[in-house]
This record gives sequence, structure tokens and C-alpha cells, in this order.
Amino acid sequence: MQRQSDRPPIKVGILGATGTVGQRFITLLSVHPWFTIHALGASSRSAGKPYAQAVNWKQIAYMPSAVKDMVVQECVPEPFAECAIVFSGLDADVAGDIEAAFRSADLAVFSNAKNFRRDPHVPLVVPLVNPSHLSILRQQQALHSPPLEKGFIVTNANCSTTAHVIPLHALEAEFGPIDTLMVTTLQAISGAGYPGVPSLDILDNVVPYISGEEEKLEWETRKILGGISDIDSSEGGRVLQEFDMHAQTPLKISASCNRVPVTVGHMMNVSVKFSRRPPPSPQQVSEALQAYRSEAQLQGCPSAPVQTITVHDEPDRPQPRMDRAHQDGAGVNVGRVRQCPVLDIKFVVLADNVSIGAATSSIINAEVAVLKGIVAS
Ligand SMILES: NC(=O)C1=CN([C@@H]2O[C@H](COP(=O)(O)OP(=O)(O)OC[C@H]3O[C@@H](n4cnc5c(N)ncnc54)[C@H](OP(=O)(O)O)[C@@H]3O)[C@@H](O)[C@H]2O)C=CC1
Ligand SMILES: N[C@@H](CC(=O)OP(=O)(O)O)C(=O)O
Repeated sequence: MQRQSDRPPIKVGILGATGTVGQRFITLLSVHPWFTIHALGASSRSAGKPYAQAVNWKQIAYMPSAVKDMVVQECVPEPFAECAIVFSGLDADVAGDIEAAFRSADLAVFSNAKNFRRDPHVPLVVPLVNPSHLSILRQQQALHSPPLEKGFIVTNANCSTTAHVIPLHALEAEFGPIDTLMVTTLQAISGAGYPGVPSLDILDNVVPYISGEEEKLEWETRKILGGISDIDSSEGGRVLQEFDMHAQTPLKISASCNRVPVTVGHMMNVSVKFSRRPPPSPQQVSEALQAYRSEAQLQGCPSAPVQTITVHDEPDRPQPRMDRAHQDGAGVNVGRVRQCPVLDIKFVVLADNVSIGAATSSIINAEVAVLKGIVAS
């Protein structure tokens, strides 16, 4: 993507700029057509140093020259005051307090961290699925003390949640509610950040446990695939909204998560049962997934993939090494769509956990917010 736009550049900041997700933000934002990197933040271990000295660069793309000499800041609002958008790839141990402080300073935060995903006034947005949930932001700003004009927090989802909700949403849009979902993940080591999982634990091995991951998959999926509705009660004359957590058609989910010796690309085996009888055939499911278009793409978000879901016909695809870079990792790959003898349909999903699973989702969320006029541009 080349920087090429009639818009004046929108200044953005990156918190956690030295981390796995932060580095992917830098790679993507350095060539973004609308956004220009204005400030970088990380821990006090990195603050005060030129970025090139502070970071242990692990991207395949070379470090953009524009950031090499930028001095890394402490994660406090003042150096970010001119940023219309602040992206966060902060460690979850510190993200809660720092992101809240940025919001209180009336800054717009787009976060990858888990801390605010369950907040009833914070949207959990996978941009290729539920950008309509951004409507809750007015309420988030109004209920803040003092009320905010520009500041808010938008979160994107856990990387595995993101991968499977995209095809699941496409299927619900075409065939109605899903009743039951069984999902087993094979998650790449980059999902654990850097240095992450020790090599002696993961080489020649599979670890059948990722702390908190199964709970996140089960809970976040309901918030994202569920609706947002007005509540009868009102506060200060304002109509309130709430997330319905898919409660109108309860969704049973069982998730099992595994860490596998792959560098990038989370793979998931998914089986679904639909509420509607008879269920669609594998052929109908494949066609619906391939035909799905996201609202973000239709609205013209520059980072949205042209093909949201790529359906592979080959019996042994998708594979992490072969397919994760497709469309710069901005879409998801699906394969092996077939009948499930226990539920209705089963298939495989593959997504780049650092791109659409993290940085790319935040960036598309911010693009949607710009197009909706939620972020001043
Ligand atoms: N990796 C992935 O695939 C995904 C990650 N996420 C989430 O995104 C976030 C970032 O993950 P990831 O990039 O993998 O993590 P990393 O461990 O690679 O990076 C963490 C970042 O947080 C910064 N940081 C740590 N402590 C502090 C502090 N006290 N004050 C300010 N900054 C601090 C680090 O700065 P320094 O270098 O100075 O220590 C670094 O920039 C996490 O919340 C994670 O759960 C979400 C989806 C996918
Ligand atoms: N836990 C994920 C990555 C991650 O950080 O998720 P979350 O943002 O939900 O904590 C993984 O290990 O692959």
C-alpha cells in the first residue's frame, strides 16, 4: 500500500511500539494512505532511546526509516496529545491503567489488550464482522466522569476469536443463528509475544493449554456475534444500549486451545450446528463464505481485504506457512468444508494472528471510525 490520499494525514501514536503487535503496527502504518506515525510509547526500559536502539526488530519487512530515530516516549498522554488516534499493543499487565489514562485525557484508543473487552460500554469490534457495535461509543463518552468529547476505548478481539468469528458471522448472515460450536485451536508462538514460549517447551512438542484462552474464545464470540440493542431505561434523557451476547438465540460453545511450533498463523478446527433445519450443505456453506463481503470493505476502508474469506478447494489447505501472507494477512483462509457427522458442518480456519488477529484489526477499526466521523480527521 502506498501513501496516496487527498486527506490531510491523520497523526497516530502507538503504545507498546516495541512489542510483537507494536512492530506490526509500525510496518503497516508506515505506508498507510491516511495515517502518519507521530509518537511511539513503550516501557521505561525503552523510553528515551531512539526506536532502532530500543526495539528487538523481528518483522520480515525491514524497519521503516521514518521510525528509526524517533525517540520512544513513556506511555503517558502528554507526548500523544496531538494524536487523533492512539493504537495500543500494550502488555495486558499494564494496558488497563494506561489506556484508561489516555481515554481520560480525551484521546481515542484502539486496543489489542484484553483488559476492557468485557466492559459493557466498550465495543469489542472485529472490523470484518461487527463495526455497528461502535455505536456504543457515544454512551461510553457520556457516562465517563467528566464526559468526554473525543476520548474512548475500542477493543479488538483475541486473535483466535477474530479468526473464527469472521466465517461464523458470514454463515449466520446467510443461514441464520448457529446453535452449537466446537472449536479446537492450533496457535502459533508469536501469539505469546516476545520472547514468549521457551524453545525447550515448544520445539518437537504441542502444549495443550494457553492460560485464559478458552474462556476468551467462548465469551468474546458471544459478544461479537450478538447484537446491540436499546434499553428501555434512560439516564439523563439518553437512551442506553447494551450488548445482547447472542442471548436471543443462545449459542453453546466449547473451545480447546493448543500451542504448536509454528511462528505465525493460528489454525482452528471448527464444527457448527445451525438452528435452522434442514442445515445448509457443504457446497452452500463454501459459496456463502466465498461470497461474504464485509461492511468495512464496502465502505472503502483501505486496509480491509478485497476477499474477506478465501475458501480453498485443495484437500490439504490452508496451511500456516503457505497461506498466512495471503492479502498481507488481512483476511482469513478457510478449507476442508465438509459434513460433520456429529454437528452439521466442519471446516478449518487460518488467520495471521499478528495482522488480522491484532494490528490490522485495530487499524481497520480506526478507518471505520474515521469514515463514520467518530474520529476527528
Ligand atoms: N501477539 C499476538 O498475536 C496478539 C497479541 N495481543 C495482545 O496485544 C498486546 C501486545 O502483545 P505482544 O505485542 O504480543 O506483546 P509483547 O510482549 O511482544 O510487547 C509488549 C509491549 O508492551 C510494552 N510494555 C511492557 N511493560 C510496559 C510498561 N510497564 N509500560 C509501558 N509499556 C510496557 C513493551 O515495551 P518494552 O519493549 O519497553 O518492554 C512492549 O512494547 C497484549 O495485550 C496481547 O495480549 C492480541 C492479539 C494477538
Ligand atoms: N493469547 C493469544 C494472544 C493474546 O495475547 O491474546 P489476548 O489479547 O486475548 O490476551 C495467544 O497466545 O495466541
